[in-house]
Parts: sequence; C-alpha cells; structure tokens
Amino acid sequence: MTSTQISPPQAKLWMAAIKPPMYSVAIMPIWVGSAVAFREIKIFNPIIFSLFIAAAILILAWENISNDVFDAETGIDQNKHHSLVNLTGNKTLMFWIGNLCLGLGLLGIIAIAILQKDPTVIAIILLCCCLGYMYQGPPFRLGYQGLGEILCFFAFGPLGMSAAYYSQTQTWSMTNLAASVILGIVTSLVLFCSHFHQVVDDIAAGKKSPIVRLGTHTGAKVLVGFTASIYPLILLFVILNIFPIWTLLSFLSLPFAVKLCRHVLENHNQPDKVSNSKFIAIRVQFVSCLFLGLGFILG
Ligand SMILES: C/C(=C\COP(=O)(O)OP(=O)(O)O)CCC[C@H](C)CCC[C@H](C)CCCC(C)C
Ligand SMILES: O=C(O)C1=CC(=O)c2ccccc2C1=O
Repeated sequence: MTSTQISPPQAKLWMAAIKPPMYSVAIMPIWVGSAVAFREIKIFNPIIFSLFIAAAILILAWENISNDVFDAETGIDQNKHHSLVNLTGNKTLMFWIGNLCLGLGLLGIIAIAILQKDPTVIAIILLCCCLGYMYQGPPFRLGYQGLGEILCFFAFGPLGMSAAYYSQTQTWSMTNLAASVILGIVTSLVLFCSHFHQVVDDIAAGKKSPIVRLGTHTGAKVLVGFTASIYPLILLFVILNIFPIWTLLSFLSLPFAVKLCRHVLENHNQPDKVSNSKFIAIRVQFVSCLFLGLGFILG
C-alpha cells in the first residue's frame, strides 16, 4: 500500500501547529477598518478587500512559521510537539516556506498600492512586519522581554486598521483610530493568554513573558481588567457619538469574555487546563470584532 495514513494524534498536532482559528486576528482589522470606511465614505472596493484579507493571512502565516523557526534556535520549543520545526524536522524548509508566505503576502499589498497608485499601505504593512520580526527574530526577540503585547497592540490595532481604512479611502479617520484601540486590546489579550501554560518552559529558556514577570495569579487579574475594559470603552465611544449605537452589538461577545475570565481565574496555575484559554480569547476577539464591524455597517 503506497498511501500514508495520518494517525489522529499526528493530524491533531498539525492542526495545533497551523492554528486555523488564529487567522481571525489577521482578518478582523481589515473587516472592521473596511466597515468604518463604508460607514463614513460609502466606499467598498471588494477587490482591495479580498486582496488585503489574503495578504494578511499570508503575512500572519509567515509570522507563525518563522516564530517556530526562531524558537527552535533558542530551544524554547523543545517540548512543543506541535512546533512546525519539530513536526517536519526541517528548519531550513520551514524558514523558506515562511519567507514564501511573506513574499506572496507583500505582493498582495503591492497590488493594492498599484490599484491605488499610492505606496502608503505598503509602508504601514512593512512597519507591521518589522514589529512582527522584532517580536521573535534576532537580535531583538522583544517577545522574550515581555514586550510582545505592546507590539501586538500596534500591529493589529492602530497600524493594521489604519492600513485597512486607507486601502479603501486613501484618507484617515478618528473613528477608525478609536475602533483600533478596541481591536488592539482584544488581539493582545489572545497573546497574553498564550503565556499562562508555558511558564516553566519560558523560564527555562530565559523568556520573561508578562506571565513570567507578573506570576499567573496577578496575570489572571490583569487579564480580567483588560477584558472588562473593552465594553465600557465601546459604550463611551457610543455616548460620545464616535461609534453608532449598533456597535453595541459587540456586547454579544460578553458571555465568552466572562467564560474567559472565569476559566483563567480558576485555572491560571494549571497548565493543562489553562492552555485552551487563548482559543476562548480568540472567540472573544472574533465575536466582538465581527459585531463591531457589523455595527458600523448597520449604523
Ligand atoms: C507569533 C505570535 C505569537 C506566538 O508567540 P509564542 O512564541 O509565545 O508562541 P508559541 O507558544 O506558539 O511558540 C504573534 C506575534 C504578533 C506580533 C507581535 C505582531 C505580528 C504582526 C503581523 C506580522 C502583522 C499583521 C498585520 C495584518 C493586519 C496585516
Ligand atoms: O501561536 C500563538 O500563540 C499566537 C499566534 C499569533 O499569530 C498571534 C497573533 C496575534 C495575537 C496572538 C497570537 C498568538 O497567541
């Protein structure tokens, strides 16, 4: 028999390595940025929107593949069976597949710039890629200093969303900037949650993640504070008439936010149980951003 059968655990490892739900973090800034553009300028270019979504997915794939490559160099992923480098046993191949994804993603961004006859979007996305590299690549490795959440906030918040808005309108917007604060926070929450179960490996490899610095109990309380902050912020933007009332639909993510906070408060020091918290955080990010964008379109 020539066909190779993938056993369920192996298939599970591959799914954990590719992390399909994670791509919501790349898609939502473009969805919400384009929704704000539609509300304000009554413009929607589906070709640019589709190009941007595809490019963002490819750029995030590069970020994740190269994360496994760089983490293989520091040894931090030794026990991570779902690292792409550990799964394939070929770091060089993964390095070049990552670079191919980055190249194709940037080609999509260049195509947008050509359609717009304006290089601004290229400049912003290159800046995002620099932040992404500085998170994990030598000599910076700022994620190892606990600075990842700040980089994440700017890449997926103000920068990513300004690029999305500009790609539709070739101008800037204060409303979009306000919405980008929400996206920046809610995306950084996902990264923050990803550290809880890795404290032992992180300390061993010298990575001072925010959870290594704060401890898991304080980390859980910080998580609750930031998760809870997005709802009063949205309400404030509605009261100030910056957001339309329909954006309150994003409160439909509250049950997931409550579930996330409870789960992490109860299990912050139990790696096996808390390891799924980043996927609950992705649900909060997905639902809140989906309805935030919808709120701008309906409003
Ligand atoms: C790769 C990231 C997290 C993985 O971290 P960690 O090493 O702890 O994970 P493992 O345990 O799985 O090894 C995310 C890092 C995000 C980074 C700070 C910013 C990335 C910016 C993107 C490249 C830009 C995308 C912008 C988009 C809107 C086009
Ligand atoms: O693998 C991860 O844990 C993450 C990957 C990723 O691309 C990302 C992007 C934005 C916020 C968080 C994360 C991760 O946690």
